[in-house]
Amino acid sequence: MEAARRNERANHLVDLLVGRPLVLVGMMGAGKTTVGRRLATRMGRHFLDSDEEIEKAAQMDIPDIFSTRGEAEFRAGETRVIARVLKESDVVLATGGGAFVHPETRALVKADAVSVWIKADFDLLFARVSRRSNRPLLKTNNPRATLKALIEERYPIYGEADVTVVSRDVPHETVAADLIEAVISHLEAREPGNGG
Ligand SMILES: Nc1ncnc2c1ncn2[C@@H]1O[C@H](COP(=O)(O)OP(=O)(O)O)[C@@H](O)[C@H]1O
Ligand SMILES: O=C(O)C1=C[C@@H](OP(=O)(O)O)[C@@H](O)[C@H](O)C1
Ligand SMILES: [Mg+2]
Repeated sequence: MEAARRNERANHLVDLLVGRPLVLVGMMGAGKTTVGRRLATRMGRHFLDSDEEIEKAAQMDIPDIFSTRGEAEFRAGETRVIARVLKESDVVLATGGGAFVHPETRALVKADAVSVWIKADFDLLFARVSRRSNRPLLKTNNPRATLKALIEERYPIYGEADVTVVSRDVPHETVAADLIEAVISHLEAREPGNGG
């Protein structure tokens, strides 16, 4: 898609959102952080990543938070950070993979934002998360089995997001463009008076 048309579509999406946050959910490695940043630039919105916000608040990286404070405390921090970010309009928020699975956090997102599941299959996710060792939940004897189990548990919950976009093995730009079109279609179908 040429640049002018791309900007026009991104601006149309911004209009349809009328200030509501756009929130990305899905498994680790799906591309929430990478695609979210790009999307925010295209939309002229502020980009926030819940993991980054938690790291700033705790002054520790994610593996250290998990090892010194435990997952329960991490999840509580995640809910707090996301509640705060959702008060802002005009943001794109990339969540950590477990955020939307947490019922309280999911309820906040469902109430205040338009949510998008970036869906990717096992092979794609495993290839991506294997490149880095910054995901404490996969530090098990059998990370493949752990990732499989997490997918089984979480896919049905991610399916509660407003929109689903499949991340294929294509450049971030293409995923961002697919996402913009999918959210536009969703909003135009639900709110046809809004310029659709
Ligand atoms: N569309 C894509 N094509 C190629 N690599 C990607 C794509 N999306 C994400 N990645 C890579 O996969 C890894 C995980 O992406 P990230 O954005 O951190 O995912 P998440 O935030 O969902 O865990 C990163 O190294 C990123 O560069
Ligand atoms: O899936 C999860 O429970 C987690 C995903 C990570 O974020 P990404 O999805 O951005 O990798 C991070 O929040 C933490 O390691 C826990
Ligand atoms: Mg991320």
